[in-house]
Amino acid sequence: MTRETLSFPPTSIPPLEPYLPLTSPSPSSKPHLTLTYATSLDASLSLAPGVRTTLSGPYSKSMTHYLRTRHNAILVGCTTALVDNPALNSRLGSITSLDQQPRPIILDPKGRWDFTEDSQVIRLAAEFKGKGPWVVTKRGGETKERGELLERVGGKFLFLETGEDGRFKWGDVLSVLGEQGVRSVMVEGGGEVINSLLIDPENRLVDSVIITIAPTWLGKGGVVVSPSRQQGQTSQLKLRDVSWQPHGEDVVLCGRILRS
Ligand SMILES: NC(=O)c1ccc[n+]([C@@H]2O[C@H](COP(=O)([O-])OP(=O)(O)OC[C@H]3O[C@@H](n4cnc5c(N)ncnc54)[C@H](O)[C@@H]3O)[C@@H](O)[C@H]2O)c1
Ligand SMILES: Nc1nc(=O)c(N)c(NC[C@H](O)[C@H](O)[C@H](O)COP(=O)(O)O)[nH]1
Repeated sequence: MTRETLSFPPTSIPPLEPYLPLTSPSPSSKPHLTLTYATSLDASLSLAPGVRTTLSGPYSKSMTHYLRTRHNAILVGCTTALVDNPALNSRLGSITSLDQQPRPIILDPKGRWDFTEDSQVIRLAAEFKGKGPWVVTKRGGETKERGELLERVGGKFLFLETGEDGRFKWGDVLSVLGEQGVRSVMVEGGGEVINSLLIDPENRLVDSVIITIAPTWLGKGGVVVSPSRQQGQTSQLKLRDVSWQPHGEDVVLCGRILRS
């Protein structure tokens, strides 16, 4: 499958700049986390679980590929890796070196992502068109064969313990990425990843939100972004410093989560 080369006009960059990671962050701070995804008018990421659904138009898609050049890493859940077979690289035409590519990070505590040499993100890393993925898993989620395949393309397994809910604490995820030198990460989805991030009790991990809103309803049965409420929670999860930016037929909402 040939992948188009994209461009993102410099005139579009200024409105996004306040929401992007600092180009020279202090080494002690946690990695900057940008939550970014495309949603329908009825808060869906895709038509149904496992159904890759195009929502972004050409302009906002180019924006996403620009965002990928502004972050050290791009993180998705293993179901997204499984069903979308994503490239998780940037195809912005202005890229001249592998250093400008984000590191793909896949959260996969049980080792469900059965990647092979034919997986797109692996193949692109082998062709030096993307970086080798880091798969965050629980001890036992890895296999020798897959570990060797990752190493061949410059990737690796990272190991974390899960809580009783079988999930990683987001603070631990960011700590292990920080230890690897990651200073900024864009979390792209899917639904479980985003919802688990948004219910983080202190909401102190998400530094900025950049959401593409497409002019379409996907209808019932979609993968919905709607974080669970904590027991007795009455407060809303709100954004501040909000800006709305048209990109073609889509609108891009930028903001920061209002700290509780
Ligand atoms: N529109 C968009 O921007 C966008 C972005 C990404 C994915 N998608 C779509 O979303 C769908 C996939 O979403 P989904 O919700 O089914 O799956 P997902 O991609 O969120 O992956 C879920 C899996 O990730 C792991 N995971 C998630 N949070 C974790 C945590 N805190 N700790 C440890 N592991 C964790 C678990 O193994 C979980 O089963 C696909 O259809 C995909 O096309 C859309
Ligand atoms: N911004 C955005 N708009 C969309 O319309 C859409 N479907 C996704 N989905 C995000 C998810 O991570 C996809 O799997 C990758 O965006 C696949 O794209 P790549 O192959 O990585 O370029 N993201």
